[in-house]
Amino acid sequence: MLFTTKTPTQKRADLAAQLADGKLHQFPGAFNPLCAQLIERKRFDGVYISGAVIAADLCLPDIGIATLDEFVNRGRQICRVTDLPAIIDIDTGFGEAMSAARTVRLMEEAGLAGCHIEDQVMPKRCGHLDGKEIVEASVMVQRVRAASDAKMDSNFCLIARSDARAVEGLEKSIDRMKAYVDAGADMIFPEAMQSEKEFEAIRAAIDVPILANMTEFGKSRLLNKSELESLGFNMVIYPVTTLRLAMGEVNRGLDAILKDGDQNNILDKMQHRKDLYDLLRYEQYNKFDQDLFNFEVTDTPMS
Ligand SMILES: C[C@](O)(C(=O)O)[C@H](CC(=O)O)C(=O)O
Ligand SMILES: [Mg+2]
Repeated sequence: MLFTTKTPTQKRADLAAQLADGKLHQFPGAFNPLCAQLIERKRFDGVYISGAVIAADLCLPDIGIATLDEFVNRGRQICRVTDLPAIIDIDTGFGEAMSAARTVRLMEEAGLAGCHIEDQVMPKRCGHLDGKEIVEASVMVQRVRAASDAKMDSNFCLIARSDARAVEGLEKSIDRMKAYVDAGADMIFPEAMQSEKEFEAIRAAIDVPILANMTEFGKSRLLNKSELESLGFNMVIYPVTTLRLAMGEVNRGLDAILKDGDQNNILDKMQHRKDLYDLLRYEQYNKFDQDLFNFEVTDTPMS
């Protein structure tokens, strides 16, 4: 079938090259494989797979109750359809050190190019909400070391996320991030930074690539690509953006159907059938069966 053309090894090597080129790489969140395909068509650098979105998709809050299998499965489904490197959120690792190690193995097997693990306690919370609790730095160091040792591919990017800014302040959170790098983290994810100055301080203190989380309606101002690049960041994620966009439009569209009694006023808000088919590479499936794709765009409604 018309799946990815690159092996996970190639995708991880692509990610390693991106992280070494000194530029900022944009990884929008994909809420499903189809969305990942669109991200690739738009020529983004990579795909992000958000824990908050995996949970929300199952109609669950982001508090660590979606299962490891659900995460691995979503990761695998997305990696299967894109040549872009994909990185996935693994929350707190689905347990302590041993479980974190196993989670990394499973994500490598599923084709991911990297994952991020955080220093919150279980049950965790969204990093941009108040009242977070974190584990001792030594516990997180064990998680990171075990996760790093579990890597089969040295290009698999292990990202250590620290939620300590909100709990212990900037300085202590920087000490933690340094300890996580010493324990084997390949990249750092400073969660919920409150100003550009804080992003600057992190860049000055940390020698490995850094990720910026530009999630909407959170603690951080939404910085532009050029601002993040000049701050020296290597990757930016827009974790929940595509889901928020889609659900916003679904909400308005359902209201319109209730109000108008039909969809005629909302057709221009929809992805057209022809664009969906193009994204699915429908026509190319004709090489298996000449009668599969017989769709033509006409002005008259389809019967
Ligand atoms: C990045 C994040 O971990 C996610 O799961 O996408 C979330 C995003 C969000 O809830 O807006 C987080 O920042 O905790
Ligand atoms: Mg998350």
